[in-house]
Amino acid sequence: MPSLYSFPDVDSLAKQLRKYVLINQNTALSRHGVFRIAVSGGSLPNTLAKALLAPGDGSAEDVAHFSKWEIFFADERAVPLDHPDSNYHLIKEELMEKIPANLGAPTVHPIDAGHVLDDDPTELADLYTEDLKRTFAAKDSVKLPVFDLILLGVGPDGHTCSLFPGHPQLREKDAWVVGVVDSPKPPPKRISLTLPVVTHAVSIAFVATGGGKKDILKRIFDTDEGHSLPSGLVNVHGADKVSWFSDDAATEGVSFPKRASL
Ligand SMILES: O=C1O[C@H](COP(=O)(O)O)[C@@H](O)[C@H](O)[C@H]1O
Repeated sequence: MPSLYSFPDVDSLAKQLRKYVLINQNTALSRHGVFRIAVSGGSLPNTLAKALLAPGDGSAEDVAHFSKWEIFFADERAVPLDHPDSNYHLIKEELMEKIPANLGAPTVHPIDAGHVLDDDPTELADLYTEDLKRTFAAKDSVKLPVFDLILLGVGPDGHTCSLFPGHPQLREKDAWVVGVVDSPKPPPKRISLTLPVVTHAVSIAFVATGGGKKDILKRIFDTDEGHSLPSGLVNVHGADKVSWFSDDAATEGVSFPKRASL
């Protein structure tokens, strides 16, 4: 069962999100010396920056070792990397450019800028798969990449990454990354990690804040129909590995049991 955390406001959420991300970082670094994370766009980069750019408590556990981070994108829009719609552009502006030099710089894996204007995003998706394979699949036998942490958002229709309700990409079983040509939310062309990749991660966290997320959270957590929405499917298949970081405005009226701290 996923954990649904609800905090009074975004500032208190950011403190707990920091703790959660750094616990995952520390576990990954002690296991394999690198922290491989996939991030989303939308409202997430702003909240993530609030969490990670805050001063630490001075303990050894509370330090972001950015030079050991490899940042990938859970989904990306097929636009130039300096376009305001680009998730890369967003995370660069919100977080990367503001990391103090003494914390080091992460290695970031953007999409291939040479293919963002292709009519068909399939090549863009395949090139991103190749990048993932270079990172994760030292052996051909590796069937799926194992991210240490995937950070997700949720749209008002229940989409997550660029996996939209009723779209065939949601049923993808083999590919790691898929192209999307008809996103109902602009821009229409995108790439996205697939559900098997997302739910194979060590830890998966959604960040959903504000009253605008209230109705979709109720659907996802309190209705059977919500389990078949993209974000509901992450809950079903990711189960205990999934945590939701929400504020009270987003969880108002949700009956599913809520937790107040990690
Ligand atoms: O289009 C997208 O939307 C989702 C949700 O965004 P939010 O602004 O409602 O948080 C986001 O997670 C995804 O990365 C993005 O491409």
